[in-house]
Amino acid sequence: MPPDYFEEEEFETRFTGKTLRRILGLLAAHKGTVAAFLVMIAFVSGFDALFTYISKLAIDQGILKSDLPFLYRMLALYGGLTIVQALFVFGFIYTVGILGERIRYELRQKMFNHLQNLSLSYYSRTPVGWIMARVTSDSDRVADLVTWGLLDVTWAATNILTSLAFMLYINWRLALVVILMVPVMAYVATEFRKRILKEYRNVRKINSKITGQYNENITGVRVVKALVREEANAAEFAVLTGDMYKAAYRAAWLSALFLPSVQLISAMAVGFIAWYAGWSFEVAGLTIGGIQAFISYVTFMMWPIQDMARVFAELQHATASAERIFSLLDSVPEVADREGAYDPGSIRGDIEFDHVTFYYEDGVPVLKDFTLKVKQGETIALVGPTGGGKSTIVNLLCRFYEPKEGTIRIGGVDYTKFSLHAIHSRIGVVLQTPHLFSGTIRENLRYGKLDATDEEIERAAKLAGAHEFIMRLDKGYDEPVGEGGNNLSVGQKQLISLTRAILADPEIFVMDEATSSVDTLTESLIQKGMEQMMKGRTSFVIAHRLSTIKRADRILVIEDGQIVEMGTHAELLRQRGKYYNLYTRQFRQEMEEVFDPFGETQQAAQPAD
Ligand SMILES: Nc1ncnc2c1ncn2[C@@H]1O[C@H](COP(=O)(O)OP(=O)(O)OP(=O)(O)O)[C@@H](O)[C@H]1O
Repeated sequence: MPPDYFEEEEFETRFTGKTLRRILGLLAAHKGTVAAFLVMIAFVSGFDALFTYISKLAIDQGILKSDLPFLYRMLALYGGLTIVQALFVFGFIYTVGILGERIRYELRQKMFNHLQNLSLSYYSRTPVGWIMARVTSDSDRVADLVTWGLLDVTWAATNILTSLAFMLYINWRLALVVILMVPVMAYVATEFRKRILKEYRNVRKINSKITGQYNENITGVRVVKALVREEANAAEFAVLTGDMYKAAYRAAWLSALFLPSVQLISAMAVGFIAWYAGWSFEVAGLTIGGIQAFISYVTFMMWPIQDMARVFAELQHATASAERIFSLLDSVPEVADREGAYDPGSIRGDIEFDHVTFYYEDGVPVLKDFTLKVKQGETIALVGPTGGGKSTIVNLLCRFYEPKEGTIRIGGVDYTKFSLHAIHSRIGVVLQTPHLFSGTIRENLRYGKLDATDEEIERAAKLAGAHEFIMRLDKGYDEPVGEGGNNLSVGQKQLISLTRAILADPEIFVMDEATSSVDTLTESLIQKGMEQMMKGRTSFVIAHRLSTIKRADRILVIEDGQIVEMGTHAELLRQRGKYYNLYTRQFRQEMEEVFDPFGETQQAAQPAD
């Protein structure tokens, strides 16, 4: 789903002082830079007002009184200030550009570091798209607010204030009339901006739905055709594009109306000034230059007012973005080191689940009073129906989650006394569909041990049984794996992951066997690699293959978070209980052909008459 989708589904918050303070706090480390660009922008904007006043002086005292030296002095002053202003403009654009990038970088870095520390529970309840939108568009929006937004407001405020000051100086009565006009113009501009922004958000929202539908219909084109959904899909799509057209139409209509409206108000003000000035030219002595200056001030004041209105309209959305970023940064990892957590140097030893209860969601227990003792070096195979709790047992062992009740002990010590690093760095995990990162095979293998030499990597790959297939690839170890390892099969990914694990030389080994079909050659290679890994290590395998199950020291049948049967393959078959039923159904043929050529199990596997 495109990140925009989550973005646009988000709520909009009311602007709060607390969040604004926290947003401005992002600038705390850059006070000097902020002060520099604010001063520069204030000068640039002050100069604009000054230019108009210089023109007034040039007209009144230079042109009308034919004082050429004065006129030249004014022109020289104007020219000189223009150069200074150009330097300041360069300065603030450069400074703000750099500062914006810096804030964006810091926000993303903070979020990334924090995301690395968050527990799996955070990821299971937070959609990836939501997180991506925080890291991309939200950080952009907040960085823009504290740089360009702040700059626009400063520029506009200085511009309006200096213009008003000059107007008060030229003719205070007329200036007061203009002051009355400012809030009217500000109100109209803010209302327009808010509505335009809302319509454009609508357009984007519908657009992300359209992209989503395109995506689903293209990737699922076979299903669409098989179910003859073409017409129904086209009708749904037409509704969406219709909505999009209406929203875009409203946005275009409002945008078109905006500028002429503001211009009309400012023209009315100019008209009033011309009328009043014509009268006071004779009565109150307003000069021609003064009238021209007033008209310029009023006409140019339109832009800063508009700019301010835009920033204020965007402020609400930027605050909502910031709140979402802060909510991410404030989320506390559920699994974290306890005070005094230590590294025992090794986590070899017996493992014990002592009356462990666990749930992901309150009131939906997955493991209930689960007790299990595993001897150092034992191989445990976990089997059972889907959703029974096998992965949960393994997740708890790896301390990706912690028991809600009860204790898990490693070598007789409650494992929450150990640091997370001590545990994670000594457990090797091979997932069902291991994740590979874009890059070469070698880079992916090195992920298990960053300082591994090429020789070490090759030795580990040979032990894992991955070397042969890697050498068959065009570039061998330097073959790119594609995004997420797409260029490799699931079995090959498991071989890579096994090699990683062998390189890391863990003390406990955990594997979730691939369920999807793996060709016979790769399967036997995976078996070989697993054997290597299991040697002398306590191992837990969520087993889907008979060869693994038969080799395990103990098989645990897990159902509804309970161990319903436990024993060796032969013992469990003899019991003719759940395991017997599960595997006679699932593996009967395989059992007959591969593992029981003399027909003993076949007899045992025959349901009793
Ligand atoms: N992150 C999660 N959040 C909420 N519930 C979860 C989460 N992970 C698993 N569950 C639930 O916990 C129960 C046990 O799931 P678990 O993945 O441990 O079973 P499993 O035996 O490994 O299943 P499978 O063989 O399909 O992998 C299921 O009901 C599942 O829906």
